[in-house]
Amino acid sequence: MLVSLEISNRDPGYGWFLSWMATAQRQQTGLAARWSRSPQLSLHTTVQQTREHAAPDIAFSMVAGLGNHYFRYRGAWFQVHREREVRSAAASQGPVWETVTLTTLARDRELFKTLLAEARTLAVGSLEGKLIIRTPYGLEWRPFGLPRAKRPLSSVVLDTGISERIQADLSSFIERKSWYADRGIPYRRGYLLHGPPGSGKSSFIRALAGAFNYEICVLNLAERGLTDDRLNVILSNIPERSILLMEDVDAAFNKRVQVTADGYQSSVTFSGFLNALDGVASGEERMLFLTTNHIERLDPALIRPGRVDVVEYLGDTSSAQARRYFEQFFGENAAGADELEKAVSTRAHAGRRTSMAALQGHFIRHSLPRALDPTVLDEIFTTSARGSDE
Ligand SMILES: Nc1ncnc2c1ncn2[C@@H]1O[C@H](COP(=O)(O)OP(=O)(O)OP(=O)(O)O)[C@@H](O)[C@H]1O
Repeated sequence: MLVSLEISNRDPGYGWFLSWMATAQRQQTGLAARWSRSPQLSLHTTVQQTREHAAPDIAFSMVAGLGNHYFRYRGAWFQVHREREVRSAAASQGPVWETVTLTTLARDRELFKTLLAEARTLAVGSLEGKLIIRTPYGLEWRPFGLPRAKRPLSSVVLDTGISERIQADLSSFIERKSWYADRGIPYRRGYLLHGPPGSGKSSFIRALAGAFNYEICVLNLAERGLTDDRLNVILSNIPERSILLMEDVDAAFNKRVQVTADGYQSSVTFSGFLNALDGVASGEERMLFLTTNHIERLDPALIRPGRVDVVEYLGDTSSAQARRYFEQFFGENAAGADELEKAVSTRAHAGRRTSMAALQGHFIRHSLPRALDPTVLDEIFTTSARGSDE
């Protein structure tokens, strides 16, 4: 008696299994030696961004191509049948439909679980220390770009207490799943980070997701082809352990209509979006992060409690922040932290401000002691009122 297990390419197990076979082949195990003699091979290229701004690491491997392959695993024989089908619905939504079917003797069926667990461990291990960002593709969320190296949370320096407050809130939310379920409260939490450009809103959310081992699903409502109906489906398809992120949300909603720079008007309506946000089946976890430079432009309906529960302001660089960032950049023992703290504080009292992004650029351009030279430092401070385009 034979048993078969079908895995479609919609299931994460599909990629895990093919990579597992490829890895076994690279390691020249007995298993690989056998299956890699199959006549049908296909190329699988993995690209990983291990360091920001550095060239990605690229690896090629041969994975099982379409057709039949055979291998022996823990004493049992397996047949692998990989096939591709272009279904009309799937084709219009993007990816082709593929399946691999594993077949073995009924008495060895338990090995399916062992094998897939091994494949999963391998896949998860290879993403250790990486952050995955996804965007909608058809009706699902696909990785966007390469897995990126995680940014340490401590490298994003926020004003005193902000980072700790958000981390504590998120931890307590994650731990209280059954508390929400017992009370029939939808298991959702919304966070809004607002403040001037370059204050670290995006960087902080990415670092936070990495620290909590979450992925990020970035939603852009102005995306072509996005309709209320499609939005409903993709918001109910958010992968587990993901944060839903919408950046510059004021641009998306201030007129309750989405218009891109080139005049394209999205068909997502404001009420459609709110319905999609609220409609996610209760019991399912949903963490929403919104960012904006202009909280005053947001519709109160969007940021009412239940949709947005935590609001934090990330402002211009405070003297305490400048000091901590200086110590992080030049080392705790570098002379000049007091001087910089005082310089930022004096300028702030005179109505002059700078962003953390500008301070980062300043520290990159100038080493010590030049970075502390008052004239050079003055270059990153401004007194201008914030423009409407911020
Ligand atoms: N608080 C911070 N700590 C450390 N680096 C920061 C901080 N804020 C900004 N930066 C640096 O400045 C750059 C821009 O930051 P980021 O995109 O996170 O700002 P933002 O607030 O999201 O801006 P915007 O509102 O324009 O989207 C990044 O390279 C980041 O490393």
